Amino acid sequence: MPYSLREDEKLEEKISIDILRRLFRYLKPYKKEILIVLLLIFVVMIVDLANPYLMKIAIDRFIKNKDPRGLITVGFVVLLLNLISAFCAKKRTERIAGITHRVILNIRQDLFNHIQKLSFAFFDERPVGKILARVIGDVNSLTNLFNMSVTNLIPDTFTIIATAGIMFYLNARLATYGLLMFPFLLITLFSIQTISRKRWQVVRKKNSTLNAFTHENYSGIRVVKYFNAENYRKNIFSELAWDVRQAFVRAVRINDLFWPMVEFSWGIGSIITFYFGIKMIKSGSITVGLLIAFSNYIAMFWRPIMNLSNFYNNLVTSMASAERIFEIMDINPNIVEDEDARDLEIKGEVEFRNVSFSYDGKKKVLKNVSFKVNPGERVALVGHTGAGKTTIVNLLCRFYDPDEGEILIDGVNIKKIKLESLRRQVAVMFQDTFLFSGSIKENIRYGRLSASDEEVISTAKEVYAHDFIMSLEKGYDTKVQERGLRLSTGQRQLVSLARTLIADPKILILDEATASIDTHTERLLQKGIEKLLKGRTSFIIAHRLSTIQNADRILVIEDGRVVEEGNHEELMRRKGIYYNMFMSQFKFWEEEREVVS
Ligand SMILES: Nc1ncnc2c1ncn2[C@@H]1O[C@H](COP(=O)(O)OP(=O)(O)OP(=O)(O)O)[C@@H](O)[C@H]1O
Repeated sequence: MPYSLREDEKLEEKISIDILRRLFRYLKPYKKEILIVLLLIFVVMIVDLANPYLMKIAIDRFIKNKDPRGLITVGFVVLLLNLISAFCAKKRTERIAGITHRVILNIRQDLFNHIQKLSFAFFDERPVGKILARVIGDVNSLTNLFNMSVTNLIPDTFTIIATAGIMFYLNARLATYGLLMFPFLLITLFSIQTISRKRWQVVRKKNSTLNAFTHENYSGIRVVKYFNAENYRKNIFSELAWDVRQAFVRAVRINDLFWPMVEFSWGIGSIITFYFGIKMIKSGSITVGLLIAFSNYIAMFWRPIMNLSNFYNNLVTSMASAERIFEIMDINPNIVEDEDARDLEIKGEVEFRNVSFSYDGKKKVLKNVSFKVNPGERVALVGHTGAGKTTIVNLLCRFYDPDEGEILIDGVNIKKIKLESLRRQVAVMFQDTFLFSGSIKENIRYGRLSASDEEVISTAKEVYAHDFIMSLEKGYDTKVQERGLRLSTGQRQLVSLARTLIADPKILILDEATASIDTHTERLLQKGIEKLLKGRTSFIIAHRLSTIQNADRILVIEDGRVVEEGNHEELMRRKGIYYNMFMSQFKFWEEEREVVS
């Protein structure tokens, strides 16, 4: 299938204690709460353990001796104990749910925060859907693990040990018969889990691929529809969904062996116990009450084993998720501040000194680029597509670090400037204006979160966005959807201009829009951009050479190198690459004009 998302990540080999330890570290802050839960669990367990023993006393002592008063007393004690136990069980469940959800919240928050800190290189390698699958799906699947580990793991392990202890205390021979199948079960469960774990990992990965595809499909739904690709996409979706189904069925099939194995061992164990138990009653070595109590204890021994195997099952599936979560948490951001990084009040001088860079470590995209820009200077970057213009500004914003050379702002290497300080003072206005779902006011405020409503409005007025915003139904409170889809391209750019201006950056990078917008909005935008550029060092990635003739300097980029440098007149006189680019665009405009007239 020609679908690259299908290339899954690699499978891990075995359950790692380290991952378990990291997971359970999240429980640490809730030690006190867990202690209370354990106490509640302990009460429930003690009552459970006492029930068969009280039954044995009732049968062997009071029923056998026809003592109704004794029987009523035992009945009353059983009732009271079980009422207390029911109350504790209810409180236990409520508290466990509380702890689990707080732990899950913490993991999700940590993962989200960590991913936000990661460099662009991380996002270059992964489709958004796959990231989404980890933050939502994988974290969700840990809920059961935490729930069950407190509800099952600790009390069940204790119950098994305590029940076995009581059985051996009551009658060691009968206890041995009852637990004869236990080693068999352990071996079987271990073999099943080894296969099961691998199968669940596959399910998670297939799911994540399906998520990624679905996310991508709806993000690009316009392209899908424009190109009539619905059927093609539908078929890919079916195949991916089928993959998930297949993987799930394979995993469940092996999982379903867990319970029958436990039931089988339990059943055989019970038959053996009753067979020898009845013989022992006949020979007078045990009482009827003891055998009945024993059959209860055997049930009490195997039931938690069923729970534990279920827990183990869950652990196996959750481990696949936990691995995927920690795998991301272990990725360090490539872009980190130097220890001695400082805040810098930027004036606006920018220098690239022999900068070389490659995205993939193989193909050099920038080759020994050097230039110096004075504060307040307006620089246009021009060049053919793929020449490296965007890469230059990516490096200036420190979205990536150069492989060789250095980038200086006001004479300071940008690695020595705090990232927060750098990003606050260097703003980028992208061609593809991304607006978040929320009101227009909120979107403008992303430029500076502390801005007041008045500042938002006055900034919008400055960049000529106010009038169109006021013409909307709810003015500044009008909600836009993700990417700002309810607004036109030009309107989105006006909002984006206001957002950038309110940030008051010292260095501005403008990826000039290529999309055609109506002349009225275009004129507003041009005026707005002029306002924005005033007094700031600016880099304009220019696509239409007509718009950059008034740049102070033009850098012509060709195949990752600065090949020409000067203002428009100088470069035209030189009759080099810029001249040719300009003339070919000019010729194109002339032809267009002729066609129109
Ligand atoms: N994230 C990335 N990972 C790998 N290669 C990349 C990445 N981004 C860009 N490139 C490659 O780097 C080269 C320069 O790209 P860049 O975006 O800087 O060009 P550009 O001059 O801005 O082009 P355009 O005018 O089309 O926007 C291209 O060959 C491109 O394929």
